[in-house]
Amino acid sequence: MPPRCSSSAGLFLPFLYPSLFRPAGARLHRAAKASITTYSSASDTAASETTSETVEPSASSDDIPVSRLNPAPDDYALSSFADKARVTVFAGGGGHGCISFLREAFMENGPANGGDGGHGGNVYVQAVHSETSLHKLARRRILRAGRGKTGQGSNKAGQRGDDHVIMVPVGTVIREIGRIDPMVEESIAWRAAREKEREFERQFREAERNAVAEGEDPDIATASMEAPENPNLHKFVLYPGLTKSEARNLTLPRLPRRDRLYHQPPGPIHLDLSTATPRPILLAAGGISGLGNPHFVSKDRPKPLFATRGERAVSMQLEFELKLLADVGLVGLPNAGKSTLLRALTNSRARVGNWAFTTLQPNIGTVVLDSNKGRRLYTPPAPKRQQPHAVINDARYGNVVISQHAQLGSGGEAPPPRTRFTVADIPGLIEGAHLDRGLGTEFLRHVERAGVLAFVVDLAKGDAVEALKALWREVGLYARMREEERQEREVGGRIDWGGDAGVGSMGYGGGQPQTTMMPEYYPQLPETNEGGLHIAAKPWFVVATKGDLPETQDNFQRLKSYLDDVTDGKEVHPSGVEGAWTHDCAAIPVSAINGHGVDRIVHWTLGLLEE
Ligand SMILES: Nc1nc2c(ncn2[C@@H]2O[C@H](COP(=O)(O)OP(=O)(O)OP(=O)(O)O)[C@@H](O)[C@H]2O)c(=O)[nH]1
Ligand SMILES: [Mg+2]
Repeated sequence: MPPRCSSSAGLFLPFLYPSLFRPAGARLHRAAKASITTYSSASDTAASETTSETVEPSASSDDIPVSRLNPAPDDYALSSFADKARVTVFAGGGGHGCISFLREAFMENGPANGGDGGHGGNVYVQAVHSETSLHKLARRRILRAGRGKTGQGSNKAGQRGDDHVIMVPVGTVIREIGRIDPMVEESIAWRAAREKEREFERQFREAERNAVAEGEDPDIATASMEAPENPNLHKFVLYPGLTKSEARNLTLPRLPRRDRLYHQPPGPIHLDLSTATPRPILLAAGGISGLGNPHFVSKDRPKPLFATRGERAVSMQLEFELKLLADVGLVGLPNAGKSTLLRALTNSRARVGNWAFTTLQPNIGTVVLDSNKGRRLYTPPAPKRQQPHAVINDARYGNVVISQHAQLGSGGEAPPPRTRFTVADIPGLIEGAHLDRGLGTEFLRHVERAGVLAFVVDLAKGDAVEALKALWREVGLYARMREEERQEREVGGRIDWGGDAGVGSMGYGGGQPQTTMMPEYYPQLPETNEGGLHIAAKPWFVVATKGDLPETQDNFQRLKSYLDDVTDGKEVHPSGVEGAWTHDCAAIPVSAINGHGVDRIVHWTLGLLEE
């Protein structure tokens, strides 16, 4: 396999290197520049060596030898992708307790020695960077944790059920649709049985009183009255050798109070996993185990002929939605070179073809920063409020404000360095996409969910500025359409259909205040939707690709000066949305097919991601 960013290629574009980053001292610019100065990749070295060479640009991708970045039409791996999944999870039920007695030579009737059952397994969820799609989950539909095993004789406890950990990509939102909680069912049934019992006692006492008043024997008067069945009967396992009448006359004790190791999180569960979770989060707790018969030995009952059943466990229907698709979304017209760029940036084997709509669903690739490929780990600065500042006088830079903790060398407060980021190659966008043309709104939905937008424009195909404006126009129109939809939904939501909204809703926990299981370290994604700003406010930049093709330099220069004007406020934001992000609009020239200039995208993106 050829190197990803080949340094030996003789082909280089004279315009790839000058004035890539704006000279003005924007914060982002400094961050990106700092990371670039500390970095010398193979392609950068090649750049400095080859800028003076006169290089003939290639005419088309057909002239470039087949390689990983210019693959044969059938050299691709179809990635499975799903951004939604509806799954029913079952926690494991508890194993039953065992009824057993010691049998040994010379001890026919030994003491009770039935072991306890094993606890049922729990279902957890964990957000990890190694997952990029929910397709595995979407295929499963049902997930079960292991059931606890039944206890055995000789006081052998049953094995605990296996836990099930659901791995989801970072950026997944989990909503509970419904649950069946046997504990709730049981408490309802128990309350009804208790009510019956009280009623029976009341009637029994009344019958006794009446019999005494009429001079009859109260025992005869009440003999025909049948007490209601023990409501806890179904929680016991009875010795199989018992006859029906023995079973009926068995006096069962009260169930002992048990301490739970895992408490079922109250519903409805709503989790927004926007960062990787350090530990799995409990969704459904397994049932507790049944008790073996030795637990019920007493002076009056030396040989208990029963044990308890393991608890039935909770099951719930959950909806998973991948809200944050990737850190960077590649947005471009069909055939612009997005998939080739993804291949150049990551190890992806996305399909590449010289026709429109080669890509029909997102391909996600991961850029690993510390993989001995020259991409250094980027340590984001510690949050400002945690850093007491100090001013030092530097001979070269004058007065420099530095954080005291950095000065003292105590790095305890700084967040861990970023080790990777994800890039999504999104299907091509055409004019009218916001009206669902082409892959339409399905495509635009993905744009909405990327952290940073990288607009990929083909320098060899028409005016790059016009292409960028067309892309932003569609994105902006879609953003506004979504905003209008949101407002309409809000108005609909305000209508009080029944006059008693929020009271007596269906299902368990209905009518209770909604509890959100939201640990403090999972910040909610901001809902800044005003006027389409939820998309237009995202940081963005332009990747001007196919720079190896002839007569693309002027096109790039025009694009660059247009973007400089947007940054300086001389031109409006290409989407037309007011207040959109124009902090530092950059154009990065690349030749993805040769792997030239792509490392600059990595550095620029890192600056934007940490903004
Ligand atoms: N010369 C040259 N050709 C390129 C470059 N990047 C991509 N191509 C070619 O452009 C064509 C389209 O590339 P793709 O990566 O499939 O484009 P895409 O944007 O993913 O296309 P869709 O998935 O259809 O939207 C292919 O023939 C690539 O070989 C480049 O930097 N230089
Ligand atoms: Mg593609």
